[in-house]
Amino acid sequence: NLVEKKAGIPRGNSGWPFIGETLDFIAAGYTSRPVSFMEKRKSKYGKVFKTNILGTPVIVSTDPEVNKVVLQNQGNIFLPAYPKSIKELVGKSSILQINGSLHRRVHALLAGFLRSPQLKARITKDIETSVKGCLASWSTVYPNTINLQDEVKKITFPILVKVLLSVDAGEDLKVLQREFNEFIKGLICIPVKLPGTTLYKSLKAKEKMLKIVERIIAQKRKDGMKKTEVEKGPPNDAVDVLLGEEGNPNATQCLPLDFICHNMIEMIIPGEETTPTTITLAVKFLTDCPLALSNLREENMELKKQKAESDDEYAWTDYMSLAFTQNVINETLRLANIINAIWRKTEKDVEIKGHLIPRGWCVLASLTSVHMDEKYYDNPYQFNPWRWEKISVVNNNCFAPFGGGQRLCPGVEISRLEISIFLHHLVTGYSWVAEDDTIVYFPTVKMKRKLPIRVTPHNKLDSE
Ligand code: HEM
Repeated sequence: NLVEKKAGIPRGNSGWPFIGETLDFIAAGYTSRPVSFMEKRKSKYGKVFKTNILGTPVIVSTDPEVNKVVLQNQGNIFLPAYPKSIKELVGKSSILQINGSLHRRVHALLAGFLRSPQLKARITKDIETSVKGCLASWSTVYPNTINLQDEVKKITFPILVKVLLSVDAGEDLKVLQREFNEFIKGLICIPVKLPGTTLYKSLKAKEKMLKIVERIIAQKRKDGMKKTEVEKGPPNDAVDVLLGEEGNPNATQCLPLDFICHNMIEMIIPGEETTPTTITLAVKFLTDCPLALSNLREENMELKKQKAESDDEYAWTDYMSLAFTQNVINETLRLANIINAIWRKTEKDVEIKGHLIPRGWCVLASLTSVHMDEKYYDNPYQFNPWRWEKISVVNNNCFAPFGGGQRLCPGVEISRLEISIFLHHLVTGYSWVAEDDTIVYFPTVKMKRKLPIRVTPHNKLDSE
């Protein structure tokens, strides 16, 4: 095609009319190598190719340098592109959809808070209490199994809601959790909003959550107004951070209350499934790699012993400074590919590395293709935490489980801390036996049977 050659649109195949290559794309998603869709085309057309999936023309990039440019998004050329049902549910003012200077401001406020050492120091105790409580309760169902993928959410969901809204255990937490489970059912569904449809029920669940969130935020605002800046102290949660703009003389405009309420619910979406799935897959990979488990246990036992001898409490930095543990987490994130790709849409013609991405087309920056490319990772399908002894995670275009650039995940540190604390208490206090299970990749990564495991405390093993 002459026009495309001149314009430099990457080579590729647009497939059948209407459905394009969607069926191939989905079929690959159901296999144990979802990346085979990309691999097949990459070997035929090169690292960047065109296709047509899910009703839209798409440029797929499996090239880490191209991905980096897309994610950095200088000049706000690439806008987030979500399926219609997600757009409907999260709304236009969500951090997931806003752009430009408002996005930069909100992202910076939230990321700054979520990455702050003060928050990590404070939340460490809550995570520890929650992890220890859950592990103890799982071991009491012995000899029966628990479904790890579901049970871990009992740790991560309350922590997430605490970080966002300072909600503690109680009725509000229960209702938020229940309604959120209903809400997310509509994220991937047929986008019809009639009574009885999934999307309709999902929007109703969001309304119920909104009522609670509005009440909590109104109360916090009222309490805050009674206090001086000094009395207020540092922010306790994400709401405080966004409300804080009210008293900030440098802020050009306060963020509307409605905006804050909606965003608190919408922030639960990327935070809720991702961390528990990573924890579940870490346990799965460790079950299948006894040598890694034994190294991990040894490193964590050493820390536990030190803490017992000195009678000191754990600091968040203790957990995060265990080198092998961090390597296990890196390797889990690389191999699990919880977020397999990032979708964007261009508003004008853009050229990257000689490839033209025409206005109105989608770009799919495939993270999985890079994570599973043997050019960057030897034996990419093997769980090998030791490989990270020689690879740096800083400024590494070939490792982007949390995305990058303007929309780099603001939860990156908090989720790493949660995973580290969980692994520490699991391997130093318990042993487990996991039943056979397999990873499924479509539409999202999870364990087919939710990873049933039987957990036994070490002291019980000692006395047997
Ligand atoms: C292992 C756990 C997690 C993984 C793998 C992960 C991954 C990602 C990725 C790849 C993105 C970029 C999306 C894009 O560029 O469009 C992202 C964005 C985001 N994540 Fe996470 N995430 C995790 C945990 C969390 C947690 C715990 C929170 C909440 C505290 C969170 C909140 C967010 C938000 C709000 C965004 C949107 C940022 C923006 O568009 O500016 N994530 N995450």
